[in-house]
Amino acid sequence: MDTKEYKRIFGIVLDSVGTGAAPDANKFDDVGSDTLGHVGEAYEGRLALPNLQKMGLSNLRGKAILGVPKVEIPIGYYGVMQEISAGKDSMDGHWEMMGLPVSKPLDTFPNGFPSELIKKIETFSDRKIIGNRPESGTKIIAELGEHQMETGDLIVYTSGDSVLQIAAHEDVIPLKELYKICEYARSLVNGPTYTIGRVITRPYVGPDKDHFTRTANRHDFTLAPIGQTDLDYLKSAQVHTIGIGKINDIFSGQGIDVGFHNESNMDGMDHVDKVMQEDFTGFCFINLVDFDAMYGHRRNPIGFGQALMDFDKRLGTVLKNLKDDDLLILTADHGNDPGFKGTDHTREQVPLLAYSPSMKSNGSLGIRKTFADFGATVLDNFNVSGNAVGTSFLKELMNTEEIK
Ligand SMILES: O=P(O)(O)O[C@H]1O[C@H](CO)[C@@H](O)[C@H]1O
Ligand SMILES: [Mn+2]
Ligand SMILES: [Mn+2]
Repeated sequence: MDTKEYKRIFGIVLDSVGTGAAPDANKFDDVGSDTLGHVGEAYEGRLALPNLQKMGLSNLRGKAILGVPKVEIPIGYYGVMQEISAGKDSMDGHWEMMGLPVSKPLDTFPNGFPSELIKKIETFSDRKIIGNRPESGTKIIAELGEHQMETGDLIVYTSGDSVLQIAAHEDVIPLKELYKICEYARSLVNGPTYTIGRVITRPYVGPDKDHFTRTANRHDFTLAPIGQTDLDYLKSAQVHTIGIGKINDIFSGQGIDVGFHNESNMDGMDHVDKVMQEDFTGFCFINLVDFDAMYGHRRNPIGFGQALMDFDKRLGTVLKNLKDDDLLILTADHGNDPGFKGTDHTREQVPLLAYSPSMKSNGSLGIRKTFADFGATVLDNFNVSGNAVGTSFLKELMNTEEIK
């Protein structure tokens, strides 16, 4: 393989860490959302993110995050990316990053799923379905979990996203059975009648409604990518591809040589540290989902900020361990503003931070018109051609003028 520039690229997606309403936020009723901004405000100046800060996390914004002033000389390149996909879910965001924007909106079910679909799942599983409406996952298990423990019924719910989620107590409906039911549900919603982005298993444990907690046995059964993604192109060109966290699920394993499941953000960063010790030429794509699942959807800005600070510490180690021919890219797949109404994702611009110890220059990458610029840069680096969506910013990163 002909390596053009960096030997290894690490791309970390901080799931749901948006940086202000996107220009089309009005179409999503998300005007005024700003995940990072509102987390900073909730901390009243006590949010400390020294590593993200020196990469330019506030420099990429108009108004700095409270507690995280802009720095005079960021260590690398910073900017924002805008989304062109029709939806604002993880699948839309990640597929677009990898050169496959989702232009046709996927089906959503603000009034619950049609009875025809529900009946099929009931027949297959031989269990009754309860819930069947958009709801927060923790709320619906608090409400219906005890009933489920008595009856063995299945809790089915959705959100503003194209998702069919099935929650079940691990002691009542064994995991193996739950995965089978979800796999079956997946087979019903691959189009053309219903096209749903993700069927998600939501297992939980606990003795009663005040003590239910969801487990890391969550599994996302995602629609298989409708076409080739940059990961497929890389893999076909023998560039090694590694997925950490939800990445494997989001791409249905397509284009990924090795996948690791994360128990948590910190477990994800353990995987990153390990992979960084390996010698390979390729792309490691990482998703850290706790920001989203534990704090964004729960509208908990304090928890969100703590998760950012915990990540920032681990980022310090990554920055130290990066080699001259490594490139690190940080971004997000959508917003999920914990200071905003509702419990859904928010249509936001996402941060774009790029750093390599070998960088000779620094500066702004501006406003990228699509998330696909990320994947286009990875392809450009490894001399691989793809769907020709997105514009590479590799040249900017390789600028040889000294840092001012
Ligand atoms: O409320 P919980 O169960 O966390 O569900 C959320 O998680 C889904 C996937 O991110 C979103 O669509 C939203 O429904
Ligand atoms: Mn996401
Ligand atoms: Mn989410």
